Amino acid sequence: MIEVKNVSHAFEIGKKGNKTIIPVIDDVTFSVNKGEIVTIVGRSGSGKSTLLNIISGFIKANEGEIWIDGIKVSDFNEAKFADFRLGHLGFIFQSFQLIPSMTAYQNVELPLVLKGINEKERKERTENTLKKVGLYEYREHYPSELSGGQQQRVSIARALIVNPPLILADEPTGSLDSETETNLLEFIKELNKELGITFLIITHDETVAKFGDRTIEIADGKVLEGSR
Ligand SMILES: Nc1ncnc2c1ncn2[C@@H]1O[C@H](COP(=O)(O)OP(=O)(O)OP(=O)(O)O)[C@@H](O)[C@H]1O
Repeated sequence: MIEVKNVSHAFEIGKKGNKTIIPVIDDVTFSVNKGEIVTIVGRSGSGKSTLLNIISGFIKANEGEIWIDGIKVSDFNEAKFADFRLGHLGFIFQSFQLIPSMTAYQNVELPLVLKGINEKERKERTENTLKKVGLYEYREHYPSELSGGQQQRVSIARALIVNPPLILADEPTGSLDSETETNLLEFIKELNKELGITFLIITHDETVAKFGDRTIEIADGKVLEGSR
């Protein structure tokens, strides 16, 4: 499902004449199979978010290749990657990243609006997806009128609505209490089993790391031997 091949990346900071190069990802190679739940762990600053941003095309790596679902995406330009994301990738973030001025319904519907899908189909799919995450009754609520766990479910619904084969998550339970975290992890497992969605999840949390099928450990931008 995902193949990361010899990916390296360094950020350049500072102005002309006084530039500093910060190497962040160093020759990383690993793969994630279809239907797996894989977690990425590592200390703060080890390069986890950068790696996820490279896989999802928000950062173009200096070196290496990324393949998703048999497609070499590392050659895509920005527009092509944006289009690819709308059809193939769902995202879940620690801070939910919902639009505060939109209701739960509108937040979930948004990817379909961006894809140019007609209103009748949008309504049917948005309502079904809200039902799937158990939030149909809350569809007219704004994010500020929902609990953390409910907001995370809205963000999962927004990720699910394009039927992505792969969901990428950056600390998805980081803002949730332990009971809500357990419920969310069970829900992720259900989606994985029932819909066959592959998950790649960054986490600091041992419970989340243990819940995955496999863990990839990153230290100083490298994958630790034996964790592939
Ligand atoms: N846009 C950027 N420009 C310059 N340096 C950056 C940029 N983004 C990240 N870095 C640096 O890259 C390193 C890795 O950051 P990254 O966010 O990938 O780590 P992380 O493992 O996800 O950390 P955390 O667990 O704290 O979120 C850090 O030293 C960070 O300062």
